[in-house]
Amino acid sequence: MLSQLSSTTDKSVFLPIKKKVLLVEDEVLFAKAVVKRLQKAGFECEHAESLQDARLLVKQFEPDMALLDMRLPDGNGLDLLADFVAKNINTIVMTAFGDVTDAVNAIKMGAIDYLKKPIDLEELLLIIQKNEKTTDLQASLDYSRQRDSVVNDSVQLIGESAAMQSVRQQITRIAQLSALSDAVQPTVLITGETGTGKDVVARYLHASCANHDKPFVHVDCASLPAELIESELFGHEKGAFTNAVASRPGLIESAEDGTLFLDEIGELPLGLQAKLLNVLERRMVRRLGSTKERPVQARIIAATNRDLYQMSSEGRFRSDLYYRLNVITMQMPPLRDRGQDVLLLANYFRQLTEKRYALPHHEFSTLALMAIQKYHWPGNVREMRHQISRAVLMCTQPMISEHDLGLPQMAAASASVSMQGETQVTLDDAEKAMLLNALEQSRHNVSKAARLLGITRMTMRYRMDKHGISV
Ligand SMILES: Nc1ncnc2c1ncn2[C@@H]1O[C@H](COP(=O)(O)OP(=O)(O)OP(=O)(O)O)[C@@H](O)[C@H]1O
Repeated sequence: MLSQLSSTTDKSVFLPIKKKVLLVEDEVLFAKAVVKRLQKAGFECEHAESLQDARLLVKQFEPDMALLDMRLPDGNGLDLLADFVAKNINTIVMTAFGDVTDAVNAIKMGAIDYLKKPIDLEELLLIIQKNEKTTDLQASLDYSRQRDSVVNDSVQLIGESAAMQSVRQQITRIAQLSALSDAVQPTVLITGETGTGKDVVARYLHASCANHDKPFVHVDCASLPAELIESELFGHEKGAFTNAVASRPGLIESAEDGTLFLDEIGELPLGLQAKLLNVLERRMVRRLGSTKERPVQARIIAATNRDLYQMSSEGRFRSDLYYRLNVITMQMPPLRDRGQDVLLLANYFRQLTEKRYALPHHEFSTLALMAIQKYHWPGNVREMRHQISRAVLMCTQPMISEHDLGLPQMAAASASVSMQGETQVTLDDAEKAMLLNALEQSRHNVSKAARLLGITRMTMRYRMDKHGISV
């Protein structure tokens, strides 16, 4: 059975785009050298000799960054700075040697850095590249906020095994609670091996709850760089640190009264664990550099593939945070322990790939189905998704064989069966066993059993007749 709910699964890719730098400098020879060096390093660069030229160029060129000289023929560079900051152009000012006042004023107004003349071209390039990295990361974080907070796709939670039914029941109960009361929702901890579907369950839970139209903010604690994680989570006020040119809410605040999903929580540095615990206990958050506290209304879901209990006994995870997170726990079982769910999932991913690439319908051969059931799936559902998609894309026949699947141990097993010359007997027995098994699972409903095996009802009937099975 498919369970489908509205949420976000889109995973677009960021392509590197040439950054545009506007240089505002009246010393023409120096400007030429800077432009040449930046272009060589892969930037798009334009040069303006005066404030007036710069104002015109900003509109046409739309730079990401600016290098701004302070002393220009028609005025002071500071006159342009406010304009640049308002347009989100990251600006580095260039001041005359010893002119500290200009530099201080520029930083107060929102310049991200300053350089004293005479300027070394390589130092200039280093500063620009450092800034470029921060901007890219910021853009990707902004994108991630936007992506996660827009509910535009569907989450499917496939599986009928007892374990998956229990997960679904827990989700239904939490959703009921969320509809009953406005009180703070209990924290949910989702554990399980990598690829078992923790992210899917978090999104499914959000989509099931009364606040499903509110933001879903996904924070990957493992991929946020250490130097940014605190300000990303808690937000900051303007001037809280060197690059804090404007006030910014953190991810906790961005979740509003939706869901904050703290993925890979086991990777959160110990210092931040204490701060997060404080947020969970007091349900208040304070931006860096601020004295004001803001209430946290979001439901908090955390996920990990680590053993947090073990980590806390070794002092690598705060035990108080562990107990605080562990109010409701959902344990995602490994795929190899989910019985017939492997067949449901394999058919789901087959159909998904066929649909996505407008391919004709395929079926799995009996040996392929056996291979899917027998394989250990160390990478769990994620591995299955990739293997099945690859097999569907590469298979030019309507029948996907066990070889098309390319599962390591099955290739060896099927080869050994052929070597023994007993293929027919083994296959017949196996096929009959699978048919009986599927019929039992579906309480003798032929259509359901056919769906479980990923074959049509007609093929199911044909095979049942062949084996003399009747219901
Ligand atoms: N029950 C399921 N139904 C449908 N698709 C699933 C299911 N479980 C997992 N998937 C798919 O498998 C892939 C991996 O799932 P997901 O990212 O949720 O795993 P995870 O446990 O969060 O992994 P990790 O620990 O590496 O973050 C995704 O493409 C997801 O869509």
